[in-house]
Amino acid sequence: MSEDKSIKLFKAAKELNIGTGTIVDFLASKGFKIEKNPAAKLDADMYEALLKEYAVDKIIKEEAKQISIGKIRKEETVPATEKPVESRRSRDFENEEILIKNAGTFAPQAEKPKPAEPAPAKTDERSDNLPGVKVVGKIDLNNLSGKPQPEAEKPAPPKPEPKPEPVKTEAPEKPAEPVAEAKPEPVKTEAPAPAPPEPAEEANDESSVIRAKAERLTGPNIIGKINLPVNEPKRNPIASSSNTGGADHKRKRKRKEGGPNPQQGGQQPGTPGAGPQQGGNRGDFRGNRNAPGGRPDFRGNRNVAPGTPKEEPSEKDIQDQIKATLARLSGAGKSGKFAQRAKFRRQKRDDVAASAEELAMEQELQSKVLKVTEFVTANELASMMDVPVTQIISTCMSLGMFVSINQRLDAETLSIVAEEFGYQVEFVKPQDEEANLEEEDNPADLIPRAPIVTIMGHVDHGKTSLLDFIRKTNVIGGEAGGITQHIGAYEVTLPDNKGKITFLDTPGHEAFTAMRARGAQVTDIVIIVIAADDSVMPQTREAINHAQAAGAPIIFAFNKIDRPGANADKVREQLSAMNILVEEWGGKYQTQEISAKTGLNIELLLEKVLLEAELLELKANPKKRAVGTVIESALDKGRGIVTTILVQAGTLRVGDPILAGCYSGRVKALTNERGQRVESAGPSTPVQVLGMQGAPTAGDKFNSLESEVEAREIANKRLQLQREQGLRTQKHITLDEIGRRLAVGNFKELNIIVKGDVDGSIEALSDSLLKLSTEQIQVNIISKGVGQISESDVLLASASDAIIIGFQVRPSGGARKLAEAEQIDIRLYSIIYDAINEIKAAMEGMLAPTFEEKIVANVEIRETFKISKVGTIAGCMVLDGKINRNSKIRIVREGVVIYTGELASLKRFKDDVKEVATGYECGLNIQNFNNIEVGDIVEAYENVEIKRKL
Ligand SMILES: Nc1nc2c(ncn2[C@@H]2O[C@H](COP(=O)(O)OP(=O)(O)OP(=O)(O)O)[C@@H](O)[C@H]2O)c(=O)[nH]1
Repeated sequence: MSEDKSIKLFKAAKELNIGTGTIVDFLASKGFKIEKNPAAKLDADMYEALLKEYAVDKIIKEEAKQISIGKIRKEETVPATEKPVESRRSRDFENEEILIKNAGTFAPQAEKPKPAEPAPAKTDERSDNLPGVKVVGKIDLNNLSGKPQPEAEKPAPPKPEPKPEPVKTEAPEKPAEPVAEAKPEPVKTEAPAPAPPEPAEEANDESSVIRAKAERLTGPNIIGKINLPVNEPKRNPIASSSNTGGADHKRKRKRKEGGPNPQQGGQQPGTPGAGPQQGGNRGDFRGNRNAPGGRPDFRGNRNVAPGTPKEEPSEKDIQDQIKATLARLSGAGKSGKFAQRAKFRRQKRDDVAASAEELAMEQELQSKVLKVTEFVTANELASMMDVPVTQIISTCMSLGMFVSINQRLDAETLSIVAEEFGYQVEFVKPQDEEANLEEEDNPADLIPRAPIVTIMGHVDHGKTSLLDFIRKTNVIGGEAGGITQHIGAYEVTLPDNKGKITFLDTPGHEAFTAMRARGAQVTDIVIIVIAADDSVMPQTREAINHAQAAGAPIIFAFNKIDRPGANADKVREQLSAMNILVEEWGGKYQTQEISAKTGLNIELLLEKVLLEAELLELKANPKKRAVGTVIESALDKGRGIVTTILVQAGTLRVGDPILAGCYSGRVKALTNERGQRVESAGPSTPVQVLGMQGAPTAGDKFNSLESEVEAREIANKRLQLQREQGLRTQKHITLDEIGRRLAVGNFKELNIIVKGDVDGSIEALSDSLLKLSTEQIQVNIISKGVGQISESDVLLASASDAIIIGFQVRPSGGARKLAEAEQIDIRLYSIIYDAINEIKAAMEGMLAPTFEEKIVANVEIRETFKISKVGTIAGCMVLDGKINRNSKIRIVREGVVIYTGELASLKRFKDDVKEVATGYECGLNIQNFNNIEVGDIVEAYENVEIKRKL
C-alpha cells in the first residue's frame, strides 16, 4: 500500500458509489485481502480492479451530477446510453421500492448507483457495455459536497477529473425540468441520471451514451446544495445490518445512502409524496449539523459516509461514534443514551473546536421524538419541529380544525400533526417533570412508622361508631378528653406503648365513594366493618374491591356482636364464598368480633392492626422534606384555607414552603386533631396546615419544597394545565354526541356551579349531581370550589346560564346583589341529600311533561232519534263521572271502540249545557258520526298532563 497511490476504503467506496462491504467482498473474491475497516487502505492494484469492476457506478454518479438533461437531449446521445440503461433498469427493478422512495428527492444519483451495485455478475456486464464511459471514472464524488476535494482527485488515478462540485449542484436542478417534459416511463426516471453523467468534457464523448431517460431525475434535485444526509443515521443502521456479503437489497441501500448521501440526506426526511421543499429544507438543516458528526462514522464499518468534512477519523473516533450513534438511534435506556451523548459531545469538542454546543443541539433536534405536555400551542409545536407555524396551521386545517398561532392543541391533534411532519410525540405530565420533588431516601434514615388505616363497610354496619369509639377512648397518656376535632384523620396511641395507628376518617356514605377510593390509596391497612347481625352487602363488596385494588391488607371487624341476632360465622361463610378465607378457617384474613357500641374487643382489633402493620414493615424517612397526601381542605372563617394532610414521609415544619395540587404556600401553623399547635409533623401524622393559598383537592399529593418560589411556579403551571383541561373537558361535545342528542329530542342541559366549605363535600355533591344526568338532561358542573360564593361565580353563572349551589357557604354581599340583578338562582344547602333532591326536582321540572289519558265519564245511550239536517241524537244517562261538552269521546259497542271523536252538542232537555254529572240524563250528538245505537257507551276522556320523574 504505497502512501500516495493508496486510497482508503471509504473514499474508494464514495468515489465508486458503492458500499464498502461490496468492495471488500469484491476484493476478497479477487484474492485481495482487505479489512472491513473503512479506513483500510487499498493499494493501486486493488483500486484498479475495483475501477474496472465498478467504473459504471462511478460514471453513473457523475452523470447524475453533471448532466444538463435538456441539452443532452437536444444533442441526442441516445444510442450509446440506451443499452446500459436497460441493463441497469432490469436490475433496478429489484430495488424498485427503494428507488421509488428516494425518487422524490435525490433519486437521480442515488438510484443510479444502486443498479450497478447488485450482483457482481451484473457489474461485469456493465463494464462491458460501457467501456467508453469509463472515462467518467475520474469524477470525484467528493465534490458533491460542493467543495473540490483534493483527496478525491488523488484516489482516482486513472482518470483524474478536474470537475468541480458546482457542476453537481446545477445539474440536479436542471434535470428536473427536462424530466417533466421528457415524460419517459416511470421506471426510467432513475435511468436518466446515469445517462447524462459526464461533465462537459466527457459530455462530448458520452453525449452519445446519455439517454433521454435522464429526464426522470428532474424535480427532486433540490439536493444539490445539501451537504449532509440528514437521515443517514437511520439508513446507516439498516445498511450496516447487511454485512459485506449481503443480499442485493442491502447493497442497494448502502449505495443509496452512501453514495448520494449528501443529497439524499436532504430528501429522505420528506416522503416521496411530501413536498420536495420541505424535505430538502430539513435535510439541509440537519445535514449541516451532522456533517461533522458521527453519522458517517457510524457506518464506519462498511461505508464511510461521503462528504464528511473531517479528515480521516481515527479508529477510536469511529468506534466511539458508532456507539454513540447507535445509542441515539436505538433510543436505548436513558442513562446509556445520555452517557453516550456526553461522550459524543466530549469527542466533538476535541475534534471540532467550538462545535460542541451545536452538536448537542443537533442531537436534540435529530431526535424525532417531541416531548410535550398536552396543550402546547401551535407556535410552540412549530418551533419544536422547526417548521413554519403556517404549515402547522394548514395541517390543522386539512384536519378540519381552524387553529390560531397561540391556540393550544390537544393530545390527539398534536400527535396527528407531529406525525405529519415525521415526529413522534411523547406526552410528559407535569408530575413527570417534577419527579424530583421528593428527595431520595437514605436506607439508614428509615425508621418504622405508624400504619395508616381506613375503615370501610356497608351503610349502618357501624363504621362511624367504631371510629368514634376509638377516637373517644384513645387518649394519649393522661390527657383529658378525646379527639374533639374532626379533621379527616387522627392518630391514636395504644395503651402500654403498644404503638400508634393513624385512622383516615372517611365517611361511609355512598356519596363519598370517590373519596373512599382515594383513601384506600394512602392506606396501609383496611378495616372492613360487617355487621354480624347482617350480611355481606353490596358496599361491603365494593370496599373489599377497593382495598384489594389498592393492595392493602384487610382486617374484618364483625360488628354488633352484642346483638342477639349476631352470627359472625354466617358472615365468614359469605366471605369464603367470595374467595376470602378468614384466619379461623385457615385463611389469611384476620378478623375480630367487636361491638362498636360497647367497645368490646376493640382493643384486640387494634392489636391485630398493629400485627398486620408489623408484617408490612412500614418505614419512612423523617429526615427529608415532607411528602404526603391531602385528606381534606376547607375554608375556615377565621383562619382561611385549612388543609388536612397526612404526612407520609419526611417531616413538615412550620415555615416550610409547600405545594399541594395546584396550590402553593408556606406553613404558617400546624395543628393536630386535638386542635393543639405543633411545630412539626413526621411520617404517618395527620396535621392541619394553615398557609395554603388555595384549597387543594382531597387526594392531591403534598410536597414541601426548598423554596416558595419554586412551589409557586409549579403550582401555577399545574393550575394553568388544570384550567385548560377543565375548559376542554367541559363544554366540548362531539358531533356524534350532538347527533345523538338531537335524535333523543328535547335535550336540555343544567349547568351548575358548586361552592362549599369542605372540599370533600364539594366532590361528593358534584359527583352525585353529575350522576343525575339522564338522556334528556345533562348536568354539567362548570365550576366547583371551596369558599364563599363570589361575584365572579355569579358572572360565570350568568355567562353560562348556570345555577349556583352553595353547600354550607353563603354569597358575599356583592354576589348577592349581582345575582339579583342578573337573576341568577343561588341555592344554599346544609345537607347533601337536600341539594340532590332539589336539583332532581328541578330537573324533572325541566322535562317536557307527558300526557296521560284519563277517562272522565261513561255515558250510556238509551234512545236515538234521527233528525234531518242534524243527524242522530241520543238520549243518554251518565253512568259515572262527569261528561264535559268539550270532552273527547269514544263510542264503545260491546267492549269495542268503534269511533273516536268529539261531541257536537250536549244538552239537558233543550238547553245546551257545559257538563252533565253522574246520574243525570242528557242528550248529545256526535260530530261526524251518526251510527249510534242504543246500548253504546260514550266514553269521555281527557289528556291529563303528567309531570315526568327522573
Ligand atoms: N347494638 C349495636 N349497635 C351498633 C353497633 N355499632 C353500631 N351500632 C348502631 O348501628 C347504627 C349505625 O351505625 P353507624 O356507626 O352510624 O354506621 P355507619 O356504618 O357509620 O353508617 P353510615 O355512616 O350511614 O355509613 C347506629 O345506630 C349504631 O348505634 C354495635 O356494635 N352494637
